[in-house]
Amino acid sequence: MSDEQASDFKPIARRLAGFVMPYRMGVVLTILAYLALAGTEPLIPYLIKNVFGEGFSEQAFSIWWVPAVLITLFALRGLFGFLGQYLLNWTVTRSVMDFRQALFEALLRADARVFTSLQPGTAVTKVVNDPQQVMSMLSGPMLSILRDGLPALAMLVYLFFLNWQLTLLSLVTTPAMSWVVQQVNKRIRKMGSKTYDAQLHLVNKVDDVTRAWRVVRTFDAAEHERAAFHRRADDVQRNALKTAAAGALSQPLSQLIASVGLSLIICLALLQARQTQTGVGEFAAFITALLLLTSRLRHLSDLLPPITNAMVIARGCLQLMDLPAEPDSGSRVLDKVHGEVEMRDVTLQYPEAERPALNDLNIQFKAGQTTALVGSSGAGKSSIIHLLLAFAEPGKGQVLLDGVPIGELKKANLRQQFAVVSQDIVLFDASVADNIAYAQPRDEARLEQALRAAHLWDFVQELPQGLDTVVGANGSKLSGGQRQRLAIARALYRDAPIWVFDEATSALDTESERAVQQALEQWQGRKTLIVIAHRLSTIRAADTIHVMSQGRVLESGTHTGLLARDGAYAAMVRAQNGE
Ligand SMILES: Nc1ncnc2c1ncn2[C@@H]1O[C@H](COP(=O)(O)OP(=O)(O)OP(=O)(O)O)[C@@H](O)[C@H]1O
Repeated sequence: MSDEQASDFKPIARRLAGFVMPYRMGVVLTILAYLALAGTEPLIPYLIKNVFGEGFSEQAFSIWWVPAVLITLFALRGLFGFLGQYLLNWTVTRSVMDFRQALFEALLRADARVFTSLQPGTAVTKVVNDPQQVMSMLSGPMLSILRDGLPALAMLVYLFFLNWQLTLLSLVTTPAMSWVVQQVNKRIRKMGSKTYDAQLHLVNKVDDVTRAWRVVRTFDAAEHERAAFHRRADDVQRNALKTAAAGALSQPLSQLIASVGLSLIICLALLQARQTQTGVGEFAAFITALLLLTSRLRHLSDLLPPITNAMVIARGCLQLMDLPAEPDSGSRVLDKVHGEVEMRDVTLQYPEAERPALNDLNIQFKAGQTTALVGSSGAGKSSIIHLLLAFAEPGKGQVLLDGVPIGELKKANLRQQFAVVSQDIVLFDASVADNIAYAQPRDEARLEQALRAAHLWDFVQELPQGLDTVVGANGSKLSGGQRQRLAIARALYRDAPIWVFDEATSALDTESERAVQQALEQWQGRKTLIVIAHRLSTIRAADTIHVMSQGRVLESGTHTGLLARDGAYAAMVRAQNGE
């Protein structure tokens, strides 16, 4: 391996070894099982020698010994072979499980900005498929080493024993061989890397088409998608072929070099034999052993391509594992929160954005009151919620909860204080009950209460399995309004002091609107309610309405106060009323 490659792969190998270490006993036992298996190998010719040697003589052992010994021998070999395979797989499957767990952990910890660029397909591939592939690709060569490497080593020792000078000489081709292996490996690494990236591209295409199947059908885009898929699949195929070609070159090239070495050795051995009058027997033994060693080495020269490929794939996994984690430096924990929220001179600029989404913003959400945020699209309303939940850090200014800067709080403690219904509703492919009581203990009475308040109780009663009916991928078995109300029920179930409702731009159905109104009324005066409204009718009764524009508060007041002011809010109301 070249220095560059070695320095690149060493840390990867070290980290992979970290996943195998807890199960090293499995590796040790696997090696012992294969050693035992190898140990039984000479017993076969030994037995045959005895059968032929004594079996025909008159004082021969009882005939029954033959099946007894042979069957026992093969039963033992079977047992060792089975144990070897089983123990190796035990080690591999356990290491894969830990590897996957660590990758999933990284996803759970990843910073919010990671998810703006990470495709779900890529994440699935790296967490689910790749660890298995990496470990399998590494365990294959390990088996070969045990099966071919051990006998090869024995043969090398025997060669030294026969003629150490010649054996040493036979190693002259080693540098040439290792140069070839290096070149081939470099190529495999490059092409393997390209194949891997192309494969992720392909996975993401499937991911897109599965998620957007309605759009694809509506736009009659099957041909368009088919062509795109074909292009990506073709890319994978070409790169995979190039990787395989590089791998396939490794054996013939090393053999060619070996043949040069071999002919050299034969000539030298012949010369030596002629000069020193060494016997034909010794010469033949040496050449046979050398040929046997070469044939064993042939198997071993195929070891590197899968290892190189495994390293390429593992690197992708480790990159995911090393994604920046969400910082959580706060240590304070608030027990009882009133729900007073304030932002002071807050500026937020998303990475790569040209201008700030929030600009020196000062805003207050009073405890126990309903505060509404209105304003044109892109004004920064959702960004406020983003900051409140600490999915982003303000570039400047402070966000306070009950007077405490939220940076001082543990993130879990901060987020516990919020129940959020966001614009884009996310449901799990789980039962209605599991979606509502998500990650919380299931309480039938609370479930009923939340479902009734969200105007879903009657609907759920009619479902085939009631509360246990599975809602499909992202709630695909429900209507848009039902999905929205399920999200509301989830927020209601979570008894948090601050309730955030980010209204979807699309109009709610009447049923959902009633559900929202009821939830707002139920909690008005008892919880801090933050409502981002697109339809101004939703928030008429709010204690304070903030009108936002370009990351700032333009005007604030009650519905009547703002109408009387006849500013931006009044203009919005007039526009919505079609005046
Ligand atoms: N992850 C992001 N990366 C870069 N820019 C972003 C990101 N999220 C939002 N923005 C930008 O920040 C600005 C404010 O967006 P925000 O979602 O807060 O607006 P909004 O008032 O909630 O809009 P809407 O009413 O359409 O939901 C917009 O210009 C938007 O393009």
